[in-house]
Amino acid sequence: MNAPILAVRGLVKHFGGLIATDSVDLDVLPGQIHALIGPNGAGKTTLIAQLAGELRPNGGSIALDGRTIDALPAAARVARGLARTFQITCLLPDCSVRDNVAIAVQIRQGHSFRFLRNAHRDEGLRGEAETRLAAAGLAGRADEIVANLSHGERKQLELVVALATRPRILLLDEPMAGLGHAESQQMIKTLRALKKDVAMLLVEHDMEAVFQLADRISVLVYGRVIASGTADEIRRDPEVRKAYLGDGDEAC
Ligand SMILES: Nc1ncnc2c1ncn2[C@@H]1O[C@H](COP(=O)(O)OP(=O)(O)OP(=O)(O)O)[C@@H](O)[C@H]1O
Repeated sequence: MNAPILAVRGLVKHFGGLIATDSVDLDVLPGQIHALIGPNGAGKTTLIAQLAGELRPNGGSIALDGRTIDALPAAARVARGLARTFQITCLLPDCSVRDNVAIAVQIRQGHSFRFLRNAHRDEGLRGEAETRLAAAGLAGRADEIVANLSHGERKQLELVVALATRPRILLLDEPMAGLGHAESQQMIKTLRALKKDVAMLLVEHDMEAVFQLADRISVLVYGRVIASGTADEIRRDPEVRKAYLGDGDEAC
């Protein structure tokens, strides 16, 4: 078996008396999409925030490519190849689509914010930004201001921006949320094409998308992983059916 890109061991997070993350173990392997599912309030977003370095765990450890990242702040984790998408702060609404991507490329290259305003004048940055936008079907929107994009276009752009940091693993927090059927299918196609290069931890309520995409699924209930396995194993697991999927494989 390949060594995991991301290995989580015994992670614990308390909010006062509430255990939001209860001794979680999780491995994400190279070339795989690992879905994290569970009912509302199960602790999925809290777990992602700890992996990204935005929230400090009360215990346990997180390793990226075999090296612990527990002491690293969020920006240093990005530099090591861990990126997350679909954060509200992800995009600059008053900048063009192209500049949002060019700025992410500049950050990857280690530029400080002082120099970011020249992003739109740099040919190399523009070229990489345009190639990435074309791959996501957004070439025609490069000059548009982000505030004018549709919800689906923003979701696609957030993915392009995260990819511009050249991550080895992406943490995706509900990429299908608010997308129509055609947009969801486009997102599924995009994520499937990406996974050979970028492993993913996918938090998603859309079970159709999860079962189409995931190589492995872990089920979180009250902060605890109650099952982990392939889509078929998870579908058949009696504890999962009782706690989450119900009798008809439907999401809660
Ligand atoms: N900052 C916080 N302070 C106190 N409690 C919190 C905080 N953040 C989350 N919680 C609680 O921790 C638990 C897990 O919340 P979390 O948002 O991680 O769940 P989730 O699985 O992502 O839910 P959803 O699917 O609805 O997004 C919930 O009971 C929530 O109320």
